[in-house]
Amino acid sequence: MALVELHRVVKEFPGARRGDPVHRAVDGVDLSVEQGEIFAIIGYSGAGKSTLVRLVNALEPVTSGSVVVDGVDVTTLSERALRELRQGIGMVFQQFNLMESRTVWGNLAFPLTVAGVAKGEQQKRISELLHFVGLADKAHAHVADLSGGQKQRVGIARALATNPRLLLADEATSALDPETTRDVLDLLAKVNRELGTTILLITHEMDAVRRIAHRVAVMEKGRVVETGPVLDVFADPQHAVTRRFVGTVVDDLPPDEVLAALRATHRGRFVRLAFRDPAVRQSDAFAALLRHDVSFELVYGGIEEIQGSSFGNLTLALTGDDAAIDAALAEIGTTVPWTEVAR
Ligand SMILES: Nc1ncnc2c1ncn2[C@@H]1O[C@H](COP(=O)(O)OP(=O)(O)OP(=O)(O)O)[C@@H](O)[C@H]1O
Repeated sequence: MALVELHRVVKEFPGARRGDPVHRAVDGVDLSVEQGEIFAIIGYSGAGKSTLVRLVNALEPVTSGSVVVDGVDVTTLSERALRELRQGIGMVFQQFNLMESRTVWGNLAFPLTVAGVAKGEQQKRISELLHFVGLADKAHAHVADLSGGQKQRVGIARALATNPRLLLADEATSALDPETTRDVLDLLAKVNRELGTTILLITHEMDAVRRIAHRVAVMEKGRVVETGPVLDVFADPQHAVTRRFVGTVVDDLPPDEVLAALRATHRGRFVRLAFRDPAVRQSDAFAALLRHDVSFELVYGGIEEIQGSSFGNLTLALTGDDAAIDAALAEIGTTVPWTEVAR
């Protein structure tokens, strides 16, 4: 069942000066986030990701279209109903947005007090939360004395304080170093796995997507240009922007100029084999080439493991009798998709 459903959502902002044209930050987005999944939205700066998040928790009104969260169209709610809705949505921010001069405890007590949770109950909840995020020994530390990673753990604990069904993580790891980023992503995956919280992960880092997301939508200029299960998008990105993002993580496709340079130094027909099915072995493809007396050289490629499945592209230079190459490729093609990139 969908927890968040966006239908033809448009958000326009007025131009900076009077007479300037309106700016369409979100341009007709359809999106559906299923209960229990980690859904990533990736895009470059200015693509409209943060605006989209602000529409989901109704911090901004839509220009047109509908935003349905947990069965309720948020575009029609009163201020009071909106406050209730937001209690069911946790937010995690890039810059943590914590009260720096207060203790960790104080930061976690705040949303509980706002939600009307009694003092005794607060104690129990805060202690649970701190254990969950691995900061049980930091309850009385001042936030200002914590590292970035620890601050983000507090941010996540605070977002979880009132047991939200939906967590919006807007560039939650963008201010962190790579190692801390991995720890925080692991924590978000644990939140999803152990608490069943649905997570909408906004990011410009494809590595974050590949590590924890189940599905991904790629945004460019206010539009969703591609969406699908993470493995499918990595294995076969359709849109140029998606290919650029995938290329930041998986370097298995030679850019055109590299391909041209390889062409100049290698003989033969260039064929790219796409390994997408973990059950298919590379050695079977190589054995087929050898059986047909086709020589091959690996000129570019890489096999990556993503969420337990291996995939990647290998570009080979094949030399030998043309008919033999065709016969070998016909055999290989029954299990491994291939394309001839140059001959
Ligand atoms: N309140 C606003 N008034 C006018 N324009 C805005 C406003 N908020 C966002 N925009 C514009 O909308 C576009 C999308 O911005 P948004 O912040 O949603 O992008 P983003 O993908 O989240 O990028 P970033 O990661 O840089 O925040 C940008 O061109 C931005 O300048």
